[in-house]
Amino acid sequence: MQVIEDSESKVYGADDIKKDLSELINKYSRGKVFLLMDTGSHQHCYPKIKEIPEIDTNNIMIIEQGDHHKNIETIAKVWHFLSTNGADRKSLLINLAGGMPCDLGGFAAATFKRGIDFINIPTTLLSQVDASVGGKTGINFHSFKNEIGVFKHAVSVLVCNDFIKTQDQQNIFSGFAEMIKHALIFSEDTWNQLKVFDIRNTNIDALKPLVINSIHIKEHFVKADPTEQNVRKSLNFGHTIGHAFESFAMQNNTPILHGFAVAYGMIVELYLGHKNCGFPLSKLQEINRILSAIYGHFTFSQKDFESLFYLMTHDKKNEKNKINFTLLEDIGQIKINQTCTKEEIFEALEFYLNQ
Ligand SMILES: NC(=O)c1ccc[n+]([C@@H]2O[C@H](COP(=O)([O-])OP(=O)(O)OC[C@H]3O[C@@H](n4cnc5c(N)ncnc54)[C@H](O)[C@@H]3O)[C@@H](O)[C@H]2O)c1
Ligand SMILES: O=C(O)C(=O)C[C@@H](O)[C@H](O)[C@H](O)COP(=O)(O)O
Ligand SMILES: [Zn+2]
Repeated sequence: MQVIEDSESKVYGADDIKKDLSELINKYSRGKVFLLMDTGSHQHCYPKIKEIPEIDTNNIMIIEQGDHHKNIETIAKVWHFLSTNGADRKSLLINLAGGMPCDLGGFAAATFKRGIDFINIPTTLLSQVDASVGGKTGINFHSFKNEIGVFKHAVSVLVCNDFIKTQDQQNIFSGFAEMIKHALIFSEDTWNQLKVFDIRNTNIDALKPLVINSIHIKEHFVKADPTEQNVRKSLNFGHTIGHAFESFAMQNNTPILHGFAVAYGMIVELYLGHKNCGFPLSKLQEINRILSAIYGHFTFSQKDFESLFYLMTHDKKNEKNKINFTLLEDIGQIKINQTCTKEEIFEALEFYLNQ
């Protein structure tokens, strides 16, 4: 395996997933080893690491798939499983899954007996480029996204390109949205590379260098500001509106994938960037066209503006009752801590509706 990043978590690219995982377990385990998956990663990914001698099959836990299971009931089951299966402070939890179980499993590990080590093996594009690295762990609460959680880094992250070959197209698109976010906050060059990538006929092998570059961009911001006091807020571009859309859709029993919500959110926030920071209109139009072609259009109406605004009041960047945005004045030119009035937010939602 090769080192991709050597930061709070050591991030490796796998050559031989079974052998590399054995090596990592031997390196990091100081006691019992537990494995957490959801039903999807169990079906598609577990066969690739099955019968690894370091993992006792009695210590394997499988949770239901889907973001509506990223909640207090599921994490209570994980704590219970660890507790009744003799986990102690030296135990190691391995999350073999996408972002949902990595967030939830990371939070379970961070809180069980005040903290045990965990390794993330991200099996979705989204979790490889974003959720498995950076130390944000948590669960949703009362439909607010990641309302409860802590910063706690995985001791290690093992990225294996092969896993994402079994993902459906929608989930590939979802992960690609976070890659687009990384490109837009980082540089014109990265965006120019991504915007011509044919994500509809995905060649997973061709995607690999872009995935690695995306991890580097994420880590660039995490290293500079691990607990999101300042510049890490860049990684939250698109999320003030995006999380409101995601929660709104969940409340209405019409859930959307996280990356889709972020894609819609980025369009609205680019408009706010255009109005408040001078983000060029031509670039807004181009990005809007590209994103809308991949992600379609989020359905809501004017009568939902108040509900969406209320959801935004729970954004974690907010201070002093003001909704806090990360906006762009150009591609790669970030402006953090941009507060917008309710009227400005409603105007941006109106802009989106009129597309
Ligand atoms: N902590 C962070 O920094 C961070 C960053 C971005 C997103 N997130 C969170 O991550 C979550 C979204 O992550 P996600 O998109 O990976 O969703 P996910 O974990 O729900 O996975 C999506 C679907 O893919 C299935 N799956 C997993 N691996 C598979 C594979 N190899 N082949 C086929 N199917 C597979 C899962 O069972 C699930 O049904 C959200 O909860 C979001 O809030 C966290
Ligand atoms: O790593 C970060 O920082 C991010 O904001 C990455 C986001 O893509 C991710 O969705 C994160 O979970 C959002 O965090 P939140 O603090 O807005 O819940
Ligand atoms: Zn995100």
